[in-house]
Amino acid sequence: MPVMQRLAVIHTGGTIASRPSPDGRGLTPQQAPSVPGLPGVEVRDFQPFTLPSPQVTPAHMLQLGDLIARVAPEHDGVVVTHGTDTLEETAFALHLLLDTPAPVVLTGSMRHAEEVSWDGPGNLLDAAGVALHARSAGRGPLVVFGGDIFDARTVTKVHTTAVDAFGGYPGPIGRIDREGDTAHLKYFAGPEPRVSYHPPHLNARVDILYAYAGWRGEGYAAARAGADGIVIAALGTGNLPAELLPLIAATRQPVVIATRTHAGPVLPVYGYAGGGATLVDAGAIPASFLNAHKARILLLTLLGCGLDRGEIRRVFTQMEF
Ligand SMILES: NC(=O)C[C@H](N)C(=O)O
Repeated sequence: MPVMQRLAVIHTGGTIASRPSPDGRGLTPQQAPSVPGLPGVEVRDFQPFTLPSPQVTPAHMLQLGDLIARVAPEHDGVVVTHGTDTLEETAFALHLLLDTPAPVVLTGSMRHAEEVSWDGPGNLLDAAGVALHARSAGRGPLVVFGGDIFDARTVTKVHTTAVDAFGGYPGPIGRIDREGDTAHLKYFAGPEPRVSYHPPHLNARVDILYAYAGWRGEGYAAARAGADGIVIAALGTGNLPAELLPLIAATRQPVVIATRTHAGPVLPVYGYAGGGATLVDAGAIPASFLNAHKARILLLTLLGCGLDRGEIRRVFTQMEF
């Protein structure tokens, strides 16, 4: 008798679980999708919550991480279905939280089950194929969409409606394609050593501010007064208007500088007032390659672990994530 592989499928909602609501008021998550037939695979379903992903919070991410850590040892792979809007935040939170050897793969859909272009079954099948593949182990949680396999640190939603909704610099780390019943899976590089974190909570308040031409720091005072940390989606390599420099210098909480540009690192290059080098001299922490909302997830995690500003700076600058 061939040995059955065991797959856990954790449903959390999103368009992949949505249909038009009976009151005609638009799509709502209603029913978890079933995984298309997988010969030789025993599927166990879990449904910790059913939410549109704009309603998913860091507390849900922690809950999901705990559930995966519990079920992963009894399975060969784990698939998580999730709404696409905040999928990358959950994927990155799980990347930070989990050290399970079983592959964990997130997916979703852009079209719902009653549309002719329903992309749920294909994405689920691909995600299952990736999660059950030996070469997927040790890579941290992955995102599979449209056959592309993405690293949780770099994947981002790049289109509001297209079926190929995910991308992100420098692009997919692998690809799954089907030829009849055979899946072809290819990774373009090997796994790397990983660091994981075990925060007791993700309850800190971290605000994100978005920089623009002519910003004089509107909104900054409120963030400084109420937040445990601030992330700024800054300009280019991490620069800001000059007015922000004294505000950042006077802030005792960690201030992380990400970029609103869609690719590339934050680097302290410029020495004019508000240039990245002056912000770092004033105590700001460059976010490396993380976008602002992922930098926020990392900051929440590190604050939850009780790290101080110096330790937080080290994690971001040494890329211990
Ligand atoms: N395609 C989707 O899943 C979008 C949906 N608004 C969600 O994130 O829940």
